Parts: sequence; C-alpha cells; structure tokens
Amino acid sequence: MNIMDEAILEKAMSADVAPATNENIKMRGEKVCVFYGDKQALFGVDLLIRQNQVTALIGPSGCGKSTFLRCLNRMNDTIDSARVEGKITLDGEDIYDRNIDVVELRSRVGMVFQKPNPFPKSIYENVAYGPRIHGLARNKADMDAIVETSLKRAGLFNEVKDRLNDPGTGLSGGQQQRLCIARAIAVSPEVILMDEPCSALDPIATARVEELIDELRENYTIVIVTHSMQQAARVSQRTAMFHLGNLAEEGPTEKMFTNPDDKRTQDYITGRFG
Ligand SMILES: Nc1ncnc2c1ncn2[C@@H]1O[C@H](COP(=O)(O)OP(=O)(O)OP(=O)(O)O)[C@@H](O)[C@H]1O
Repeated sequence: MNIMDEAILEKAMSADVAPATNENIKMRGEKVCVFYGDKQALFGVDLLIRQNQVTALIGPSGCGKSTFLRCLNRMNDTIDSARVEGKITLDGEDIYDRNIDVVELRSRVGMVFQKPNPFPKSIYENVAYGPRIHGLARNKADMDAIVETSLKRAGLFNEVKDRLNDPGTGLSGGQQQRLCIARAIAVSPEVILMDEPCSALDPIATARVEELIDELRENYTIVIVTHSMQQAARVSQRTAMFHLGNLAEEGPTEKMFTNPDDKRTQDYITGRFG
C-alpha cells in the first residue's frame, strides 16, 4: 500500500470510527426482540443508527434484516402475528410509546420496499400524494417543483416528463421502483428505510440509485437492507451483520469488509454461507 492509499484509508476510517455521541445518533434499538406468533425472529438486537450515514443491514436469508428494518417505522404493526419487545428511539423519543402518532412517525421515517408498489394513480399523483396530505406545497407551482425535483433525484424525470398524467403502474418494474423512491423523497423524511431497493433495477439504474443514496445522506439518515456485498461496500459507512436473528457484529463498513471481528461476518462476506 502506498502512502496515498494509507492516507485515504486512514481518513475514511477515522471518519467512520468516530465515537457515537448523542448528537450523531438518529435512532437506537435496545434489546429488540420480535416474535411472529410463537416464532422468535429477533433476539435482543442493540443497534445505533447514526445521523447522515448509510447503515447497511447484511446477512443470510431469513436472518431478520427486514424484520429489524420494519421495526424502525413500526411497519411490523401491520402484521397481525408480529410482536415487538425492547426499545427503539428516534431522536431519543420512544417510537413505541402509546402517544406516538404512527402516521407522523412514518412521514419522518419513510420506506422504499423491495417490490415496487406505486398507487393506482398517475405518475404525478404518486409523488404529489404525500406532500399534499402533509401540506408541504402552498400552490400548484410548489407542487410541480416538488414532483419534478423528486423525480429528477430518483433518476426518472427524463423518462416520464412527457407523460406525468399516465398511470404509475404502467411503467416498467425498474421505473416503478424509482417512482417509489421519488415518492419517499417527496415528503422530506428524516430517515429513509430501503429494503433491497435495487433488486428490480438494471445495472445503470442501480448505479444511479446508489449515487442518489450517497447524495441523500447529506440531508437524510439511511438504513438499507441489501444482499449485495458490493452494494453495501459502495453505499454504506456502517454495516450491521445479522445471523439467525442476532446482531453478529456492527462497525465501519471498511473494517467489516476487510477485517471483521466475527467469524460469521468473515464467512458471509467470503461467500461461505448465505
Ligand atoms: N410475516 C411473517 N410471518 C411469520 N414469519 C415471518 C414473517 N416475516 C418474516 N418471518 C420470519 O422471520 C424470520 C426473519 O425474516 P426476515 O424477512 O426479517 O429476514 P431477512 O433477513 O430480511 O430475509 P431475506 O434476506 O430473505 O429477505 C424468518 O424466519 C422469516 O420466515
């Protein structure tokens, strides 16, 4: 390794290993357990989500990544058999407190799903819907600007600018996913949860979304579930490795991919299981 490489690595490492302070912790999971009926899916997960960083959740299929992600904006509430124990905070506030307005929580902690799920409405309305119900636009010109900026940021505007009134469901799968990303961005959430957001996208669209994720972290905190080690390494600053419902290890992404402490992480990133 030459001096330049060492300097770059040292800079990256020192930025990422900065101790977590209350100021840079956006969300905190403490002893999070999730049950689906009698089956326990998460076993006491402790995880910090740092502000303006991308945290990647990795691990073999069924290890609980999506379950943990869904705890962060109470999407597990929508699953009848699901029960969550432990504590999860957003800016220090318990999001499972009975006084929490779940609709408001989900506008602060938005979500992009694995399968594109546009509303059966026009492309324009898909993006405008959230800002409208949250009163984010004063007039039509404001709304047009929000819709255009959101579609541009999601790398979709050029493909749809001449057919904004066509149904969102008429787009290709990859375009639909970018529409869902535009929809998430449009309400200016503080945290964006992404559950394998690129699995339906081609490599060019994937690259664009990864660039977008990097841009978005200036203003938002992002948590992404991914099966792609390359994607986790490219987009995240922190990586959390899950295994059989436990958090095996969490740390700076460079360290996790070059010198992990836990053998399960080592085995997973080298393709020995998963
Ligand atoms: N709605 C549900 N009802 C019952 N069990 C569920 C439900 N969702 C997930 N599980 C179970 O919880 C465990 C964790 O699943 P989860 O989807 O969180 O894992 P994952 O790591 O995201 O998997 P994948 O990478 O395959 O998406 C699995 O054993 C799964 O079968």
